[in-house]
Amino acid sequence: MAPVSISPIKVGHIDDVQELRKARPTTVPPRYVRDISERPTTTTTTSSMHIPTIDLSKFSGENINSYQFNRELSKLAASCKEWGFFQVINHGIEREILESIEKVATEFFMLPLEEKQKFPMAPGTVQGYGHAFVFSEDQKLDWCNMLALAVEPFFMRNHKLWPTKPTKFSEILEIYSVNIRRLCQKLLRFIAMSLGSNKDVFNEKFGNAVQAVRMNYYPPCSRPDLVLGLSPHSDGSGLTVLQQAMGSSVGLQVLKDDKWVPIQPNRNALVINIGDTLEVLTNGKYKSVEHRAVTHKEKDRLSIVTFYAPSYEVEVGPLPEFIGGNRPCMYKKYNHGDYSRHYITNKLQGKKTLDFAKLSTQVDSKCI
Ligand SMILES: O=C(O)CCC(=O)C(=O)O
Ligand SMILES: [Fe+2]
Repeated sequence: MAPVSISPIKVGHIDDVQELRKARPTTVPPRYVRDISERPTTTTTTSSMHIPTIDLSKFSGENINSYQFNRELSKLAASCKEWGFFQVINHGIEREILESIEKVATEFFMLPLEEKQKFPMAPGTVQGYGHAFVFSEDQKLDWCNMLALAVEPFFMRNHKLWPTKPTKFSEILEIYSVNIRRLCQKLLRFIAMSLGSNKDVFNEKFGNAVQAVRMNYYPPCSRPDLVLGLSPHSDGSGLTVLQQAMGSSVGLQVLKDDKWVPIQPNRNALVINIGDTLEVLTNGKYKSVEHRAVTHKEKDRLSIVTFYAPSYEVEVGPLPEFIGGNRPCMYKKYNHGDYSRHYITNKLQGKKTLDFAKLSTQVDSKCI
């Protein structure tokens, strides 16, 4: 068979956003200036709504099946249906762990460029330091530098891209990821229960789950009205856990009823969102919702984002218990590894990532 040739992606020279900001603090190069319809100021933002807060202490063993327990479970169900986003408090991860990951991430981004470029993200890939999801020379760029790493399962790690400075980076990321994995497993149990399902249904489906972390650093921008920190997108994960570093500007916004709702950083909370995979598994009962990040004139911002997803061998499709009654099967079945590759190429082309799996007519035979 003839070898498949993949044409190299031509993205031109991409400036490092921190360096741009240092060299020309009052200008925004045209490649970052959004078309009018995409600008933060021409899209409607509202501060009168807030994502729901779920208190995980209400789910502790001694509360099981209590009034408090069931009330929090209903709140969780409503958050996943109506927002696709919520924040959790009393999540069980020690503050010291959250602070140490913020510290090493900040120290990494503050290193000289040559140091960070020792771990480069190649065009068309999503591991290492650089600009993810750049596919052409005329695409608008996000006002953001990223460090992205696959963390679990162990064989997916590309050790060459793990920073060696600060020296504790890998050790701290390791501890952080173990804690985030436990949190995701716990959340998937409560999410299953909130749907009236067996509590282990999602954890069993995910198998040896994939965990990838992305650290997003947004320098201040002299024209936050013209640029985006991160373009609107939904996540390809099952669940995403997002930590907004303390002292950061408000940047994350979630689309709700066609309005962008900002999410204030909260010292005691982690932001959780439903990814494309959980939308498919629940046959659309729970939603993977679009979100974006905006920038600030004077303040910088750091977010640490973990994507928790099924093992690449897993066949993903609506689970039979969510099909039927007045809910026909809404998505086709596919392999999660294929989907992850599809996600990257579709995001590279600026497309909605989940569209390929949506069935336009009811074809139950493709589901079961
Ligand atoms: O920085 C943020 O708050 C948004 C990050 C995000 O959505 C992502 O990395 O997928
Ligand atoms: Fe995201």
